[in-house]
Parts: sequence; C-alpha cells; structure tokens
Amino acid sequence: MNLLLSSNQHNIHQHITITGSKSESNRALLLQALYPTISIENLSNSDDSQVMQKGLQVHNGTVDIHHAGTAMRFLTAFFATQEGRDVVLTGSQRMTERPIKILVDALGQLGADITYEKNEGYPPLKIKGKKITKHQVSLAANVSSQYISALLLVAPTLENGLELTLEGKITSVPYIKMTLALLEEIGVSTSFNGNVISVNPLAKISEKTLVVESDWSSASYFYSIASLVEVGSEISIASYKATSLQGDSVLQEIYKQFGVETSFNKNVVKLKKVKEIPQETVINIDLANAPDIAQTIAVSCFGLGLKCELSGLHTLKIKETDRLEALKTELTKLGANISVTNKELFLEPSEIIKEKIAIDTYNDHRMAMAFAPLALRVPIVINDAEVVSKSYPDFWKDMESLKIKVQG
Ligand SMILES: O=C(O)C1=C[C@@H](OP(=O)(O)O)[C@@H](O)[C@H](O)C1
Ligand SMILES: C=C(OP(=O)(O)O)C(=O)O
Repeated sequence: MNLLLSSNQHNIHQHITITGSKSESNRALLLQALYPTISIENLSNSDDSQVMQKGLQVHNGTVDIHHAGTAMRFLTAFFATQEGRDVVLTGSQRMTERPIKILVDALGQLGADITYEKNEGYPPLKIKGKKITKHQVSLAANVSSQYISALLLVAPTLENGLELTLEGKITSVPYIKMTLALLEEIGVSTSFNGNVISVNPLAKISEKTLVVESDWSSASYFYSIASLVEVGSEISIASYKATSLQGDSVLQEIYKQFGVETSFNKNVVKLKKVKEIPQETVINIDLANAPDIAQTIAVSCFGLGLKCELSGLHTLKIKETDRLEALKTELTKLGANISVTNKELFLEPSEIIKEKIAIDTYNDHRMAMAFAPLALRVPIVINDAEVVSKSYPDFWKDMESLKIKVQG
C-alpha cells in the first residue's frame, strides 16, 4: 500500500490517544508469563506486542516473531530458562540479519542450551529450556541493550538471581533502567552500580496491575508535526505520565529547540508551537540514549531547513533496516545534502523540498512515520505504508484526524 499524503493545514488543534509503549508492553507481557498474578492496562496494540503475546504461549514448535527485536531477544532468554519447552525461534528475513550472539553466549555462560539453525550469531535459534542455577555472567553492553533487558527480565525466576557485568560503553541506557524499574514495581530487588547489575530471585508476587504508559517514540511524530506548523498550533496526546520510564520522553527537552513546548494536564500532554526558529539554528544531539527518535529529528530538521548534527547513532545500522543508509537515500531523493558515518549524521540546511517523491520504507515503521510530517510542506508518497503496524497500527487514521489528506 503506497499512500499520497498532502495538507493545506497550517494551524492544527487536535487530540490523539496513542497506544501503549511497545517496550513497556513487551516487558510487562513477559513478566506476566512468569508471574500470572500480574494484569496489564493500556497494552500496546502493535504487531510486536501481538507476536510477543502469541510467542509466550508456545511450548513446543516454531515461534515466528516477524520484525520484533524485543520479542526475539526477550523470548530467547525466556525459552532458554523454561524447563521442558523446546522451540525454534525465528523471524522475518531482516531478523535473521540482526545479531544475537552476545545474548546467546551470555545465556551459554549460564548453562543454557541454544544452537543456531542457520548462520552462527543470528536467528533462527533452536532453544531447549533448562533449569539455570549459575548466576554470574559478563556481556558486551555497546551493541544492544535488549540483550541485557532480556537477561534481567528472567533473572528473578532463576534460583540464585543474576549478577551481570557489563563490558564497554553501555548503550540505550534508559531501556535498561525501564526494565529494572518494572522489576522493582512488581517487588523484585535490583541494583545497578557502575557496570554491575544484580537482580535477586523472587518466587511469586501478589496481585499487581502494570499500567503501560503510551508510547513516547510514537509521540515523536506529533512533535515533528508541531514543529512544522504555525505558531499557536496545539496537539494533545494521551495517556502519559509526568515521570516516564521511557527515555524517548526526552522529546520534551529536545523539541524546545524546534519551538515546541510541552505541558502536562493529568495524563494528557500538550505540544504547542510557541515560536519560529531562526534559520541559522544548528541542532546538535547525541542520541545514544534515544536511538528510535533519530529519524524523526533528522526529518524535522530537513523540513525546517535547519542544519543538523546527530551522534550516538551506532545502533541504527542493526535495527529494522540500516537506518543511517535509509535516511541518507531517502532525504537525498527529497533534495537534502546529507552525509552519514557508522554513528553520525550531518545534514546541511536546505531551502527546497522536492514534491511528490516516493519514500521507500525498507520494512521499517519509523521510516514511514518519520517522513509523514513532511506532508505539511509538500505532497509526499510513502511506499509500503502498512509497515507502521509494527508499533503504531492506527498511525494513518491519526494522521487523517490531523486533517492530513491520506490517499491510497
Ligand atoms: O528494550 C527496548 O524495548 C528497546 C531498546 C532499543 O534497542 P537497542 O538497545 O538495541 O538500541 C530500542 O531501539 C528498541 O526500539 C526498543
Ligand atoms: C528498533 C526498534 O525495534 P526492535 O529493535 O524492537 O525491533 C524500533 O522500534 O525502533
């Protein structure tokens, strides 16, 4: 499905309710499988949470998690520590190219039985669940925090808990803290000092409701829209918490540089465009702690004609697609002067945006959603627009409610 987006709106006043965070949801689902007295509210309706839910129910056979990185990594640790279960865990073609050796080796150090079905270091994995009694493990922390979160989530069910020693510069740190915060919320005792994380065992918990906050990464597209419309425009989004577990809530700070101010009224966040940004503004941000909003920010800068220097992007090459190359290719099609390294992106200020360019999305929901706000500047085509369902199935419906014309 290719969509043509266009808009003659410059002043927007609209309210949107965004689905639950897929990161929080997939952690909550795994914890619920381990501690069935947990109930979950505001669960994400994303594909990634659906495949997680289905996967957790399998005892023997093949589990296909499609494009869901968190499901792949979290379920690897889950099945490896579930005695009696025997599964092959696989995913989309892209998932078989996303590395998992660091996690498999760490679980191997603990005594798990995991083998590679095809290429060493990559899914699919054959996993025979075992009782794990060892409790100390070291692993590299500079490639993906999901390996660490995966181990932490199963840690309280291990007889002796877990002590993780993290090697190298820790990346995507807020996601590790989110995992620890959710463990604490259900009563697990944890500590994170320097490069060592400890989790104590916990046999069972009493009834507990986990209320998932709506997704801040999804909110980024509305920040981008708010930055591109007239001063005075307002978009309100629900349902958020003033103290978020999600690192992408840093959007509140970041978008001040784009003239967008954030305020809270209970669980509703109001994004208001309060001022125009001078053309000489340079946006310079290290996104090592918030990699999922890199595409949004790069496109906002392009739409506003601002110079942009983004760093800390070393994880982008192993996500749904090589996001650095994808951004370079697609922004260049629109007329941008952009260069990338393995961990940085540099965009020169540009005065024009080419019209009716068809943006390829590379099976990456964030490519589709990050480019959509440009419809406020020029008509734009988003190819394979259904990809958004990985995290935000209602995205196009919500774009229409902002009076952006969406034509199939
Ligand atoms: O733990 C999580 O829920 C996530 C961690 C991040 O991945 P990396 O740690 O691989 O950067 C992020 O990009 C992903 O969308 C979700
Ligand atoms: C990187 C992402 O997801 P995952 O790694 O869980 O596939 C994402 O949603 O941007």
